[in-house]
Amino acid sequence: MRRRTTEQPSGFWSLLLRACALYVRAAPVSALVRVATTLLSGVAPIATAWATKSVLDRLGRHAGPPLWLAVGVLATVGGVLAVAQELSRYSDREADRRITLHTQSALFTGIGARQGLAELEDPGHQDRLRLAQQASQSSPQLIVGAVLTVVQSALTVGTFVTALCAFSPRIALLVPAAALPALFAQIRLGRRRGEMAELTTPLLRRQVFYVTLMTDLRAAKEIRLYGLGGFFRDRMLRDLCGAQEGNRAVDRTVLRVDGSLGLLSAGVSAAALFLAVHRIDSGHGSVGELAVVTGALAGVQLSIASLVSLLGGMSQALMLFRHYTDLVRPPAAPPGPGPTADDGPAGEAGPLVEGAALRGVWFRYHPDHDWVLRGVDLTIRPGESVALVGLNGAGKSTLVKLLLGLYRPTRGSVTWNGTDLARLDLPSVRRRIGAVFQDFMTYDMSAADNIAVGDLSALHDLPRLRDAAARAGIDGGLAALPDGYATYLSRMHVRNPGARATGGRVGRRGGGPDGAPKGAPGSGTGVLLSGGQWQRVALARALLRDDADLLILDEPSSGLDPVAEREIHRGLRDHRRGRAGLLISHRLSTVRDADRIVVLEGGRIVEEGDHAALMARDGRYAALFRLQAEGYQLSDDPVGSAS
Ligand SMILES: Nc1ncnc2c1ncn2[C@@H]1O[C@H](COP(=O)(O)OP(=O)(O)OP(=O)(O)O)[C@@H](O)[C@H]1O
Repeated sequence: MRRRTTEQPSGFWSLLLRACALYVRAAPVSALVRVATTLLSGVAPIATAWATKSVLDRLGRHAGPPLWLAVGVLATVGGVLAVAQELSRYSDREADRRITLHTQSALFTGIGARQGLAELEDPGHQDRLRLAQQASQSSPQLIVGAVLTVVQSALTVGTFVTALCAFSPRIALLVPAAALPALFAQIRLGRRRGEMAELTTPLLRRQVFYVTLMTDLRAAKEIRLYGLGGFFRDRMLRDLCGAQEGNRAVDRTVLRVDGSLGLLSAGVSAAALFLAVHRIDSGHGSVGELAVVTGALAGVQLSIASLVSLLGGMSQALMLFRHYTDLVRPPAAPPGPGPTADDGPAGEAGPLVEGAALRGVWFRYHPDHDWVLRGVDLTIRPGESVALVGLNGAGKSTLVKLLLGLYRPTRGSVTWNGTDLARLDLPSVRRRIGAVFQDFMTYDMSAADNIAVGDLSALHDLPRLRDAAARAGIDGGLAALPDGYATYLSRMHVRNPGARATGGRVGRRGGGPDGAPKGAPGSGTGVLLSGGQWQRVALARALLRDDADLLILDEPSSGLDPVAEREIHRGLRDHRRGRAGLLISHRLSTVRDADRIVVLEGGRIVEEGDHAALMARDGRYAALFRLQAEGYQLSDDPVGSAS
């Protein structure tokens, strides 16, 4: 595996402070409990050792505090520690829950604030997302746990070393000294683990992709038809083995380092014990003091061992936490021309008056890729219907994505009423646009939810949902599903019987005219729609935005039967009236009514005009139109009559 150089965790203290602040903000009571139990656990070992020494000295008839006091201290320390441990365990679990909620909310707010698509297509960004997700679940707890363990260990070691100093300064120094190499080694190992997590993330991400693929309903048809199960399983195992190989190498280093350090510690403990026994044997101490020495050895070794392993974990957690903090930070402006943050705050997009336009737009997805758009100039004015046609790969969908501000042009600008999109608040632009993408989403949710995602203000407004569905020609079909609009459009999930789903208000088997529920609820199991039915649902989603200034339809009827297609396009013409429309279609019969037809070829606009003008011009459009029309002609029909 190629080793990628990883930056040293920058801003160690700032990350540490952010993790602690996050913990306290998310779970303040748990934080208090953890601090209190840490302090108690830090001083408990010396109290136990002192009480044991006192008991032994008393029993050996040496002077010392009364026996009842020493036994009382022993019992109290034991009781307090037992309660503190339970309390600490509970508060840790509560902190886990609260921190997870807090970080998931912050993480997905950060992810949602990113307006473009380019970042999501970057594999490095995908890896960061995965690591940030991982860090958000455990890093703050690990970091705070390590900080508190430092405090606890410092208390335990400090009090023991002070106590041992009175007995023998040599032994007092010997015991903690043995732990120092372990400390440094563990910090280095933790960093290595963090680096390995970064290195293996692409492999694990691919492994998860294969796992998802092999259990995906949509992929199942091809996997079974082409017998791909073994092929994907082998690829998944190959990536898993690759990731395991890296982790195995780190684990072997840990085994070597930890084993050697364990031996070193055992040797130092034996030497300290030997010295202590020798001193007492030669009359320089009491048997009770031996209890302090053995308690100190055990206490200090234990504290340092847990400190050492936690510091290793903290060093790894800090590296991963950096990815989390990067993602929750407001995103930087995406690359590309246009104004920067210094040009002032983004403005709200107003109603479309002048039009939406591409001005001299050149675009490629990556500097290493070929140009997809080469100097495109196109304006879509209010009330105007524009159709975009061209061969596969001509750049039609790319143009739509630029209009929506999903990518920034590499050169030139995309404007709304003459203002560069980069200077506008993108969500406010998008609220004014309804769109059906060629690769629209099918959500594993209820029929009602699947339409409502087009405008969440209609989530509980059944008449609006049904109206949009009716215009997309699917209202009757959805109302007739087992649970009406509440039916899940998926077989993967069943409706939560206790929950009142959005669609729960929707009538069953067509419901009443007002959409009120009728009869007993259905089984709660979902149904699958056909491709054409899904396309209508996606169309209903776009039509739900009935106040949209611009309606973009990228192949909205490719899966529809001819009757439905005709019906839908007639409905769309009515719906579009007064607003701007951009229609992309390979079926040229559906674009012939457009006010303007734009032909895109090799990323350039090569022809523009209405159907009659383009046919008269007898260029690319006319050739494509005739070619398509020919397919519908009887052999003795004149082809030209199609125009
Ligand atoms: N996200 C992407 N990253 C890299 N290249 C892309 C991406 N999306 C599209 N392309 C490339 O851009 C070119 C134009 O694609 P686009 O989807 O815009 O074509 P189109 O005209 O809509 O084609 P079709 O008629 O097949 O839908 C293609 O060569 C395609 O490979």
